[in-house]
Amino acid sequence: MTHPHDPPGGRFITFEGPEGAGKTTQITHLTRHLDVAGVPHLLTREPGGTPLGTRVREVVLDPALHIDPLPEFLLYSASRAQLVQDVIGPALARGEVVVCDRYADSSLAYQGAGRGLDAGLLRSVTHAATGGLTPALTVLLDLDPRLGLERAAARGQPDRLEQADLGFHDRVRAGFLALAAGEPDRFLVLDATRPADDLARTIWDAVRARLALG
Ligand SMILES: Nc1ncnc2c1ncn2[C@@H]1O[C@H](COP(=O)(O)OP(=O)(O)OP(=O)(O)O)[C@@H](O)[C@H]1O
Ligand SMILES: Cc1cn([C@H]2C[C@H](O)[C@@H](COP(=O)(O)O)O2)c(=O)[nH]c1=O
Repeated sequence: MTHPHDPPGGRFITFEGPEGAGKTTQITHLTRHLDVAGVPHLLTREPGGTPLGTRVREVVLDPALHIDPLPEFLLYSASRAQLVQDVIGPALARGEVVVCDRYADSSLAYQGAGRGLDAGLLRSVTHAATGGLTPALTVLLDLDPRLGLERAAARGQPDRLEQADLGFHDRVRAGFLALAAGEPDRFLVLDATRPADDLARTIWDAVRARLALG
């Protein structure tokens, strides 16, 4: 049940982490818990979740393309703006829990810490794209990128981001951890080498507590 004074992002949950950290696996567990508990929810992802986002995803992950850091960030931001406007905002307004696989923290970690774009620029464009919508809870699955990239490689050919060098992926991981250290109330940082079922229980406990789901 939502309250008229709940903040707009009060039921907004995001999952973040380096490549192959287990976001998809944990989101599947969480949505199953929400189903069983009868909590109305919407699952979406970035980039993606809208016709524009799906096209942006094809472009940004295409290993055949060279994309400079600024246009890369603007592409992710375009997908994000459309997703907030058309999907996330309306679902939150209906009182649903929204679970999103990656959101603005990925831009701060990948395009900021990873590519070296200015954090002030990233934050101001992100604010324009999202109207300042911030998650109530961000689950950060933390993992050494060497292990994450190995996990991802087992799935098939690496995409454009997965092909970047290890130095880039180490900076991304450090960027996520720095964001979490700066906002300890929003972030739940978990060791992604823990067994998947064990992580799923911890996440469900946190979601119930944070969203007062009972
Ligand atoms: N806790 C875990 N322990 C060991 N392996 C795991 C764990 N969680 C997920 N995996 C495996 O790691 C691989 C990547 O998992 P998953 O697709 O859930 O990650 P992801 O964060 O969504 O990846 P990406 O961001 O690269 O799409 C899969 O093969 C999955 O089975
Ligand atoms: C939202 C967002 C994502 N990225 C990167 C992170 C991943 O390498 C891909 C998305 O693929 P996944 O299978 O969904 O993890 O895009 C980014 O660099 N910046 C962003 O804002």
